[in-house]
Amino acid sequence: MHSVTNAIPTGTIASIPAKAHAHRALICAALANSPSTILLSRTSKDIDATMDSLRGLGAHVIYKNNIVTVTPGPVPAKGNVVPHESGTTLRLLLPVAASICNDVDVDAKGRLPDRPLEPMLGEMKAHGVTFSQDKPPFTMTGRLQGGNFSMVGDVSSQFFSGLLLAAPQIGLSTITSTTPLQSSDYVTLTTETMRDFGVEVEHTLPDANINEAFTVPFGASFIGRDNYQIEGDWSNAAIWMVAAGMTGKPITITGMNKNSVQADRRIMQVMIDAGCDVAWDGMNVTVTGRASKPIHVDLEQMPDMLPVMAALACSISGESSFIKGARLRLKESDRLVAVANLVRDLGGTVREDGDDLYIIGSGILKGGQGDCVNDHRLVMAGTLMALISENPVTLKDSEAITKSYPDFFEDWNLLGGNAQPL
Ligand SMILES: O=C(O)C1=C[C@@H](OP(=O)(O)O)[C@@H](O)[C@H](O)C1
Ligand SMILES: C=C(OP(=O)(O)O)C(=O)O
Repeated sequence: MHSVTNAIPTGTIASIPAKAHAHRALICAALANSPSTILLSRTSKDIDATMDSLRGLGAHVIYKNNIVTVTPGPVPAKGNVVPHESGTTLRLLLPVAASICNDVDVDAKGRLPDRPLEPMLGEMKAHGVTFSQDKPPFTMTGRLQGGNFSMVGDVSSQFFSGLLLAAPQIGLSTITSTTPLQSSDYVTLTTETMRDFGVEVEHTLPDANINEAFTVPFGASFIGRDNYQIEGDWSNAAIWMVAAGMTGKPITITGMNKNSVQADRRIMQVMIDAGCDVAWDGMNVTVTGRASKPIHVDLEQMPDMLPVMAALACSISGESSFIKGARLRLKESDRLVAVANLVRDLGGTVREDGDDLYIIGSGILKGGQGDCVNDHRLVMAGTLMALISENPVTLKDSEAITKSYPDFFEDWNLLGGNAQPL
């Protein structure tokens, strides 16, 4: 539990490494033909889950002095995948593990066992793998076979990323999306990282007659990389950008890539649409000016941004809209319900309509107790909401922040904010 006051953070903060990019680079490195070193200035529970799981599949993974050394190792007779609460770790590593190991124990924690897996298990079963039951904990038996995979595009893009990362180990594989692919930037991040590690993926764009498809050619294999740099994390940079927009006090985030393919880089445009200024100086990005115009966002391609954008919307007078949020119900919490409850609990006004959310901002909240329902992105949102609250905000389950940003409250206080553990 934390208590957060409306003390305003401002100044310059270093970005943290992108969790999504780190997962992918670690996996490519563990599958490569030679050792890699990966530059990673900080870690988190989710990144640790991927490192632990790769160890469970035989790789030697040592994290020391901000460098991860990954030495591919012999695959054990019995593999062990331990994603904890990380959906990305689980969904990327299921097909990867089955592409190298015949017998794998898989566990999961928190809400993860109940997040959707069926489309992936169905395709894996059709390609040679059996499961002791349909949700973790389970044992996977049999080696994944290459060929043609079909996948729905509107449950999780992580199914595509996982099958793509498994493909080089199983021969020619084509993965076709049977419905329009949502969160597609995350698949692009996968193919870009695979390219960095020596595997080129062919991408067929959809048209009226053809579904979107990805093909990994026969004979492709990952090669190790030295001093591979993980990009700054846009999902977490968004917290600071929103804080600046809510208060009008500038914040600069260092070490960011303007041309990143990370889905949440889209927060830049949201801030501009809200009336803020977003300025670049090399790899540093600064947000200035107070957000003043309601925002209207389609959540299909940036699902993780709703919680922090909801805080921004509370600070802007008028109605902001967030539409097409169905898949937000499938995350660490039902994020549509959890965000609506948080806004209401802190004294804001929100309207739910199916999978759309409307926030009627007034620039001010009352504060009080908010429940983060063990969801790290709700912790970020609740902390931001404290900035416009008349009374301190008490955040239940604030420890959930360690999933992606363990030093978040230290960084918040470093910039002049005031968050104290209770
Ligand atoms: O592949 C990834 O790294 C992720 C993909 C997205 O999930 P979906 O594709 O399920 O939307 C995103 O919400 C998640 O936080 C991370
Ligand atoms: C949904 C998230 O992660 P994952 O799906 O990997 O659990 C997230 O980081 O917001």
